[in-house]
Amino acid sequence: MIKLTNVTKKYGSRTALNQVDLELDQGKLIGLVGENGSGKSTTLKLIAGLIHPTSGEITVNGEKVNRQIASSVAYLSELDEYYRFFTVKDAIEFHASQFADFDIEKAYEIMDFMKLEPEKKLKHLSKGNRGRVKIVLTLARHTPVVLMDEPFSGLDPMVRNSIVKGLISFVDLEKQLILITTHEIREIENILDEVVAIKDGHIIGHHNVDDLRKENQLSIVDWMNEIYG
Ligand SMILES: Nc1ncnc2c1ncn2[C@@H]1O[C@H](COP(=O)(O)OP(=O)(O)OP(=O)(O)O)[C@@H](O)[C@H]1O
Repeated sequence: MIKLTNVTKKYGSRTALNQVDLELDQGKLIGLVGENGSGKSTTLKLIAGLIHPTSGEITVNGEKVNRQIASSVAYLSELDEYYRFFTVKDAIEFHASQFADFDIEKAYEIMDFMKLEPEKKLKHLSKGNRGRVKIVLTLARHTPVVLMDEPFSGLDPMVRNSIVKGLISFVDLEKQLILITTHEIREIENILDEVVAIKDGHIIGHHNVDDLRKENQLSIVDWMNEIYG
């Protein structure tokens, strides 16, 4: 379980997150939505231990985020940060050498599903295909927490649907908590258990997606239209 207690994150004088309280349960697929600059990436980086809160506390499965906890979190960055001269295979092998929880067989399985060629250099891949490599490298890890920052950006709308379905088949929903930020909420609405909305560094809503549908007859998009106006 991920728990943020009264978390504030400032970058200089800019407050990116403001006194956020949030609890996310294991075994859930959760979407984090919000406008540009609302604090989504900051939230993921804090949970991943890449940046530290200005005040407040973040725990993963009851333990305060530190280097050891951070290593049990798989994080897909919104940036392209892999070594350009690596082939897809090199990137997989490099990750296998870095993370004890990396499942190399699963990585090749996801790579095939993503229709990636192992010998292609990353620098020769399109943005969408580099995005697929990031998904492979993230989902091949057996970690209790998986954080994905805009995993579908750059992906062709024609294949997005099948990749979203594939994502479900490659995560362990019994054990893993998956937190995804996305602007493509329509595409992932059907796979989400919960949705969290953030605005100007504040959490303005957190719902079970089935409850939204059953009790309020709202899709996530309808609900977002209501709360963001
Ligand atoms: N390293 C940084 N230094 C200074 N300000 C930052 C830094 N990173 C983020 N910010 C600011 O913090 C706020 C939240 O940014 P964040 O990247 O978390 O938003 P986001 O919701 O992920 O946005 P987007 O949808 O555009 O990716 C923004 O105002 C942003 O300009």
